[in-house]
Amino acid sequence: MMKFKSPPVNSLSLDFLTEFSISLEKLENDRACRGVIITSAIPKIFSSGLDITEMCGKSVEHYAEFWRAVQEMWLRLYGSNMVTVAAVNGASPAGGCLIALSCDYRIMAENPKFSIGLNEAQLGIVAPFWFKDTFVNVVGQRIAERALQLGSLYPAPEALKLGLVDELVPEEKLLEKASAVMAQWLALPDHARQITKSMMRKAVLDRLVAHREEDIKYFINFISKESIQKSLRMYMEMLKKKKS
Ligand SMILES: CCCCCCCCCCCC/C=C/CC(=O)SCCNC(=O)CCNC(=O)[C@H](O)C(C)(C)COP(=O)(O)OP(=O)(O)OC[C@H]1O[C@@H](n2cnc3c(N)ncnc32)[C@H](O)[C@@H]1OP(=O)(O)O
Repeated sequence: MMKFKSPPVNSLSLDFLTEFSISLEKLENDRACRGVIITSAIPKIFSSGLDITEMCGKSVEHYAEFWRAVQEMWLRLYGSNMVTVAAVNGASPAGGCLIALSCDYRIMAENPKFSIGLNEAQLGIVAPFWFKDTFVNVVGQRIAERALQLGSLYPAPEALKLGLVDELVPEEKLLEKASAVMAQWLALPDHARQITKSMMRKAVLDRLVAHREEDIKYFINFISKESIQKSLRMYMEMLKKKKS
């Protein structure tokens, strides 16, 4: 089990992403480990997505390093040979949703206050093609098209209806259920499951691997635009104001 614990909201900073990727690599190389449940140790929050402060007012070199770390995390998680189960125990916007989408199975606490989705458009930014591909592979083209354009965040019951998560359970049963699902998936021979998983995901993974440097350039070019920086600053201010 991997429990995110980066207060206050498990935002995916460069350090967080680096540590996450290293942990995944270690587990991947551990023959005794066949599966991982991903959840959060922070009440009400699974992950608030990419750390916006990493994308605001930093150098081009920093943006490149940060984006490479985001790519690395996704390549490791989406391409993992292990069984991956997301036990989503709180809000899961944008990059948080990407992590859940990259797992093999998603169980969410049935609290309608918890929402999940790729809300990038609401921030005035664009979900990269591999976020989009991962989303389409889970919910299909039509739902993804609408959800991505509107940057929709769905409360848990709606997320279930759309197939964005596979099931809802009472919060106190979340980990028990995740363990039961893990046991069910691990009952199959690894090699057959792994080859099948790779067959289903390979095209999407290969697309980023083939265009990784180009994707970093796109990111830097996009995020460095003054209009985008302004949108992000306004969004951060809005988050802070919401509190007071
Ligand atoms: C030609 C084609 C070109 C295409 C090119 C494309 C190139 C790529 C483009 C770029 C893509 C970038 C992709 C980004 C994906 C992301 O993940 S962006 C992040 C999106 N995240 C969010 O929108 C979530 C925002 N946060 C919230 O909604 C809430 O904080 C919460 C629901 C998670 C929790 O709410 P609550 O418990 O009420 O806590 P808060 O008081 O709101 O927050 C506490 C504290 O944390 C700060 N914070 C929250 N989220 C983030 C974050 N993501 N990053 C950094 N900081 C965050 C918040 O400001 C508070 O700070 P203070 O205590 O006020 O200091």
